[in-house]
Amino acid sequence: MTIFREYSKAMSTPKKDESDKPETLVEAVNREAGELIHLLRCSDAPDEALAEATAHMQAAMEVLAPHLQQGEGWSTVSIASDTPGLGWREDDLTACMPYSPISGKRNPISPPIRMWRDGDEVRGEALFSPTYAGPPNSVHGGIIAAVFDELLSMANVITGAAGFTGTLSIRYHKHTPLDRPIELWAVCDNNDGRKQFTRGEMRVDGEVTASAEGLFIRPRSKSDES
Ligand SMILES: CC(C)(COP(=O)(O)OP(=O)(O)OC[C@H]1O[C@@H](n2cnc3c(N)ncnc32)[C@H](O)[C@@H]1OP(=O)(O)O)[C@@H](O)C(=O)NCCC(=O)NCCSC(=O)Cc1ccccc1
Repeated sequence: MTIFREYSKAMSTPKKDESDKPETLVEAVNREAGELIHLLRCSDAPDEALAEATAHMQAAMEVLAPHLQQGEGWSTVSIASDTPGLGWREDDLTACMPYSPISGKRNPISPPIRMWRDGDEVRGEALFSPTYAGPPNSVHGGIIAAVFDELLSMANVITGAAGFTGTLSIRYHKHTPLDRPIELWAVCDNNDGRKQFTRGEMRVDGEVTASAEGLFIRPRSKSDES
């Protein structure tokens, strides 16, 4: 049982894609790498253990290095540009951005996060290990902002109002705790031409710990010029 699987089990809502979509090998190895990050961050290993771990990591790097993709293409975007239909799943919105540093199952630095569509809203859940710590026992404020950027963007995507983040304002109401399921929620507010105003919340046991308001700008299209 891996730590990330334990984290997944600790989440309060059922994993939306567990029943019909088995984990792929690439997702599994990224989850294991996430666990490695957790072990490096939190274990007080002696030098002997660190040296042994370094040798194993170097061996893994040698295996992977010949397959490195660089430059433009799927390796430089977070969306599933290499997947038919862009991996779109309303019950698992993270599937369309598998390389995202925030929610991507093919990115070892992302924490376990789920997001799904609920009508015109996005709901989700996250669990942050001490890898993402800021103040004592709490999630780092920058990580919270990053998760909101992704969450609010998803609310835009499901309503067809995707755009670039223009401004993002976070209110930190209380410390957002580590190692506890964090409820995610986001919804689009008003739309003004190319400007989309969107907001969201993080809650723990129903209590808001952080909220966000964002202004997202849709790129100019031909119809905007006419
Ligand atoms: C595209 C734009 C945001 C706007 O440029 P243009 O198209 O040339 O805009 P234009 O000048 O024509 O103004 C139109 C109207 O909008 C207003 N307005 C404009 N800007 C701002 C502003 N900042 N703040 C407030 N308002 C602004 C402006 O006053 C005007 O208003 P008006 O009509 O007079 O009332 C450009 O500055 C840019 O690319 N910035 C970098 C964005 C970036 O890198 N973001 C982070 C990465 S994305 C991400 O992370 C999300 C994600 C997550 C997960 C997965 C995927 C995505």
